[in-house]
Amino acid sequence: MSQRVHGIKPCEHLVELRNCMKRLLIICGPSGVGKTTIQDYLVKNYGFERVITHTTRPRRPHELDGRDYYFETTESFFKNNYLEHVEYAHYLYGSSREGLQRAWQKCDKTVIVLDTKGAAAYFRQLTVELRCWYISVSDKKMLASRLKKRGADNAAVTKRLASLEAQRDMHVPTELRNSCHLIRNDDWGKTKKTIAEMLRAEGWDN
Ligand SMILES: Nc1nc2c(ncn2[C@@H]2O[C@H](COP(=O)(O)OP(=O)(O)O)[C@@H](O)[C@H]2O)c(=O)[nH]1
Ligand SMILES: Nc1ncnc2c1ncn2[C@@H]1O[C@H](COP(=O)(O)OP(=O)(O)O)[C@@H](O)[C@H]1O
Repeated sequence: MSQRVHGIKPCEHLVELRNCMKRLLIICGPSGVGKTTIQDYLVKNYGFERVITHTTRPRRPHELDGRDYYFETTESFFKNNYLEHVEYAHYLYGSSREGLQRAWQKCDKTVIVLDTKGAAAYFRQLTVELRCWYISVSDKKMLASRLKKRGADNAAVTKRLASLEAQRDMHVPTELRNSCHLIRNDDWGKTKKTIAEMLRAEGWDN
């Protein structure tokens, strides 16, 4: 039976974010490793709902406001109610409680892309069914070539991969070592098989 806390139904308040057994899969890893590609694949093929986060980073040509991110100004960014927010490569990123609720209202199986600092904050704060996948590639050179393929120029790629946060996220931080499953995304065909196996093992495949 669902419990009410001070007349608030579970799933309507922060209390809900701590207590109700909604499912959330966190995807993290370095820039260009394939986090967004995997997220999109889970949405299309496994019925996950994407949690849309907020950023002050400029929109890329293929991105849409409200689908890929909520694109914010520095002023509008701070009007949201964040579970956590970070600075990454000189821009702000944050996941709002409203964004999580919106996703959970549509589906109890959700997926979010975060940096490793944000992922660690989720493990400290949420007691929902939480899983984390850390995505890597066996050769770091693949990251630069994938970012170029995504449309960034050489200077932008070098700058992005040199940022403190990008360098930090090249490795799984100690805090997440026991909480994350590792997925190597060198070969998309193999990654799809690994995803299928991991979701089946968790009972998250339907
Ligand atoms: N902590 C946190 N990280 C986020 C959030 N939204 C996106 N990120 C992370 O911010 C980093 C930069 O994202 P983005 O600008 O889309 O660059 P990309 O990694 O090159 O695709 C990535 O590691 C994302 O996972 C958020 O709400 N909170
Ligand atoms: N296994 C893979 N093999 C080759 N290219 C890939 C693979 N996975 C993703 N990509 C490509 O790499 C680029 C970066 O992927 P993306 O999902 O945007 O990375 P991230 O969100 O981690 O920054 C995209 O052009 C994407 O199509």
